[in-house]
Amino acid sequence: MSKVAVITGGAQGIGKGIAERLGTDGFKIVINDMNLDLANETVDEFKKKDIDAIAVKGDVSKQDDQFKTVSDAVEKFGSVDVFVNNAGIDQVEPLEEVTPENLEKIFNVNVFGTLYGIQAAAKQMKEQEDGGKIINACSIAGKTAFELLGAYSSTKFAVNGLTQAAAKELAQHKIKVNAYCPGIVGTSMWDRIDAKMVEYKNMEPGQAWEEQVKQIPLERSQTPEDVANLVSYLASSDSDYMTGQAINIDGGLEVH
Ligand SMILES: NC(=O)C1=CN([C@@H]2O[C@H](COP(=O)(O)OP(=O)(O)OC[C@H]3O[C@@H](n4cnc5c(N)ncnc54)[C@H](O)[C@@H]3O)[C@@H](O)[C@H]2O)C=CC1
Ligand SMILES: CC(=O)C(C)=O
Repeated sequence: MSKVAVITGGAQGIGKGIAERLGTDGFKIVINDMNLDLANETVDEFKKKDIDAIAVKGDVSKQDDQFKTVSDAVEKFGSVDVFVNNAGIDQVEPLEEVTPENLEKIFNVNVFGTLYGIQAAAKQMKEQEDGGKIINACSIAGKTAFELLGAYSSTKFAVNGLTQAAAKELAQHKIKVNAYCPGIVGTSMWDRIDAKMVEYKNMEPGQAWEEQVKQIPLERSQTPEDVANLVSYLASSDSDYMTGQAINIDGGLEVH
């Protein structure tokens, strides 16, 4: 029987790239997103490529929505073998300007959302003979903070911590928990980051993006497919002995 992968925030960007790659790898795909219309468009696109997929509307910052996404996946396809906590939001501002409301919003999605995803996936995977794999979206900003992305970076440091703790707590149930740490990926997230950063830095549109990209040793920006190549490995049996790791995939931007 085919394995089943849930990808949160899978309607576009990195999540869509991961969903398409796992679908091509043979997984049945459940795309969670707040934007149901876009998620349905993505599913229609996948169906033309013979990927068996469904869309589920859900806000990852709501614990009940995360549990419902898992129960919908089980009802449709019978299991959840891989759960990718991909959904995340950005905020660009100096730390001195971060309001309590903004801080609450970004932690609710990026940190609480990831924890609720871990909880929902773990409950289901503990009932499965072979456990499963939980894969979280961290970032190179979760290892070295970026200026003007301070609140965002701190959420990704927290995702790294959740990944390590969940790996230790869930190993006994054959559940592996790892994270991917992309660099500078060309998605709508970076369109928004660039638009705000150039305002703060008094630069031309596109310049914040270009300044980051020119620092990448492999001399090109990253695509969702680059990230999906790593996630495909983390979702496969080839990574069965790996847990608790947050792995950079960034063209060499951060070398530790
Ligand atoms: N783009 C980049 O350069 C990098 C992105 N990342 C991380 O990768 C992940 C995906 O990023 P992108 O594809 O660039 O973002 P994106 O903004 O292009 O796409 C995010 C998707 O998540 C959905 N979403 C947002 N909030 C949601 C919520 N509360 N519940 C359900 N769905 C929600 C959106 O509707 C959208 O479809 C994020 O966690 C991000 O922090 C990490 C490193 C670099
Ligand atoms: C958005 C993000 O995480 C980076 C590193 O660009």
